[in-house]
Amino acid sequence: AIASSNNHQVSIWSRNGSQTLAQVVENADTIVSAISMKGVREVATQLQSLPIPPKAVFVTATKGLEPEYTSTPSQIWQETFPSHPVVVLSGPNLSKEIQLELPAATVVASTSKDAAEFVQLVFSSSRFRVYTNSDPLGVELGGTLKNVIAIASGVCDGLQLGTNAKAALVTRGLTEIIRIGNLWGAKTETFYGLSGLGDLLATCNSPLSRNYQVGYQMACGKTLTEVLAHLEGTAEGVNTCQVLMQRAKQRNISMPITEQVYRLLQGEVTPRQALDELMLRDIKPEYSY
Ligand SMILES: NC(=O)C1=CN([C@@H]2O[C@H](COP(=O)(O)OP(=O)(O)OC[C@H]3O[C@@H](n4cnc5c(N)ncnc54)[C@H](OP(=O)(O)O)[C@@H]3O)[C@@H](O)[C@H]2O)C=CC1
Ligand SMILES: O=C(CO)COP(=O)(O)O
Repeated sequence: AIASSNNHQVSIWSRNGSQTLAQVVENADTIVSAISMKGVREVATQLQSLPIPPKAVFVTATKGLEPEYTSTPSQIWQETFPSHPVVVLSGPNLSKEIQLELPAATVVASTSKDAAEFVQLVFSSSRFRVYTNSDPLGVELGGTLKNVIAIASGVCDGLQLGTNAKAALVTRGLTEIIRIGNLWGAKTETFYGLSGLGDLLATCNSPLSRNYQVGYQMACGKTLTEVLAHLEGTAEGVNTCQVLMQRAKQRNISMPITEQVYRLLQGEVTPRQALDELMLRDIKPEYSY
């Protein structure tokens, strides 16, 4: 809607829609992917066989990680289209609020400054403030990894643990995100920006977040299967948590909150047991990264 009101001609494709993928990308200068993680590689591969305008910029809004290779969505797009610029769009952007035209800000990040500035113009409006950034990996990981902490925050609220507990959880969650994000190659300061801390705050504090809902409802006694059966849309954090644990183990990185979310999702611990495990860890200095 924002791109349309900025006088861009917008065509939308979905696998159940009437237009073909070839039709919508035929003359596109910008190709935006907002599909859930499980469909990214499949759609990128489908697009690879189509004639894409040589100057088209790819924009990815997906917040997830590929299970097998731990690739991020932008890495998949860049690998599939090496000669095209790829821009990551991510921030505290709960879609229901954007639809209501409530004010929001986001980040468009790319190694190509021109591409990021171009996409900034496409999506800027008086209700949607768009910042550019040159660390696409950091922006993408901020949006993706916070989903795991949002599940934990939902648990925290579902168990009615209070504001102090929530503040501790979100802050220590950010420490975990920075610890693994740095090792991945992302910059620390990116995680303190809108796409990191900003999105973490939005998602960890809103019942509109699907990831938060997963944790909240599990803390209220539902099983993961029961929650997912009634959830509108995708809670990417469920898959991301598994991929993240795998990567943290391979690299020997301590991610205690992520580990407890993982064990909870696997049915190995109850929300209360996960809390006890976190509180009874060895005491230590605040900074150890
Ligand atoms: N960048 C940002 O600021 C934000 C990003 N997100 C992220 O955007 C992504 C989508 O979120 P959301 O729209 O809420 O999720 P939904 O689950 O509601 O929608 C997912 C969409 O992806 C499509 N899709 C999935 N697999 C395939 C496939 N194999 N081929 C074609 N299409 C496919 C679905 O199509 P169909 O309808 O046919 O099933 C559906 O339209 C998530 O990764 C989410 O984390 C969310 C909010 C903000
Ligand atoms: O990423 C989001 C808001 O920025 C959306 O969060 P959920 O995917 O948890 O609904």
